[in-house]
Amino acid sequence: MIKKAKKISSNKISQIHTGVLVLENKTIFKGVGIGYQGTATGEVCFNTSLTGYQEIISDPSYAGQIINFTFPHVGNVGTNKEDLESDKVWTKGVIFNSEITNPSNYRSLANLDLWLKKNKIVGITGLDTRGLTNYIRDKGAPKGTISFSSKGNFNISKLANITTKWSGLNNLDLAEQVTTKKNYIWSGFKTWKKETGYLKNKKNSLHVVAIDYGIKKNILRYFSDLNCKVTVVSCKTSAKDILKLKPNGIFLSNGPGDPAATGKYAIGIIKELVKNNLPIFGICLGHQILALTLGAKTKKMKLGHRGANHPVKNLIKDNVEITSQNHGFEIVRASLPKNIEVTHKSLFDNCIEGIKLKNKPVFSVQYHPESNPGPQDSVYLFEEFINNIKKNAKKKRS
Ligand SMILES: NC(=O)CC[C@H](N)C(=O)O
Repeated sequence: MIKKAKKISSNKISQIHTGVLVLENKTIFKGVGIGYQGTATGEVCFNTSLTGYQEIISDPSYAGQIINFTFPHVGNVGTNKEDLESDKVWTKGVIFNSEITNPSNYRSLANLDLWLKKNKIVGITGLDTRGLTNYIRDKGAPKGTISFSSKGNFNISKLANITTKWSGLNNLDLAEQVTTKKNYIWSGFKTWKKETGYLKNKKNSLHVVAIDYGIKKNILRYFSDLNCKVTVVSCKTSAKDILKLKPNGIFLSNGPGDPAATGKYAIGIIKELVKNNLPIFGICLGHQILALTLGAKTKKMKLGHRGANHPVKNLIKDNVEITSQNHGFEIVRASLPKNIEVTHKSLFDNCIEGIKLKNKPVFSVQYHPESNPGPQDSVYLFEEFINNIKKNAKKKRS
């Protein structure tokens, strides 16, 4: 039976409970603290992936969020260097059902608990993750504060206060916090190869400029594997400076926060790039900001989509892709201008999962074709972008 969350009856929690989550309406969930001892506030969301916790926690799109993992056993394969999706971990906190056991995997370098501590991430285990997921499903993703103290003394009113005072994700631009401070050229490759052998790493024949709103490394690895030189630029880099780099194509990355808030400066930059007829490809936050640039609107979803088995219908190919997802905002369908075609939709709730501009090589998807973690059904989108770049170059030459 699922335990119901309890309302606070007193300011004292049993000494055994060294971790606590306090939601905005003062509902509390108790557990055992792990990772970093401290307090962190964010939006509480849930992720249903069965694997890939290190990639999920290190995805910068989770800045400002506390992730409740619905899969009970997290930590079994430890942590390593290859599964990091960014150098700094931006996730506010993590919640697991079961205690973290000693890792058993040949790639493991450190226990997840130690890794969380090192990255200053507050966590809780032994919490009723199912009850919390049901709560979120019924009421929507709430604001919450997570706290770990080995003494187990929590001032609940204070934690509730911190929670209500936090602005929440609406209107919050987090991309400007997580973006690279310095532009750089990416030089890493992806480690696995497809049997077809299309990942060749021969030479950097094409130049992609990636606008970093919180980019995941696996996106960059895919571009390298497709023979692209990638220059990663900070999210406020002007269109003029981007054009000076002479890109063959522009990539708009994933990232945290409210797309409308980031759009305030991003729209002007992208408008200029669209005007210059450059092929553009956007993922997640990049997709939302592209839609805003083209005249559509975005809105906050009740729960969002976070997991690695989300079915998406490709409306052009008339097939279904199983996708990796992490978004809490979406495009408002009724706001789409006529020159945009919807290319993908969620089979869970019909939400728009992909768009393209009818008269230009510009497209984007709401989900994560680079996976990490998740299925690789949608990797073809990277090739479509490269094909657009090649076709565009040919057109310019002729
Ligand atoms: N993964 C992402 O890029 C997330 C985009 C945006 N922050 C959202 O939650 O919808």
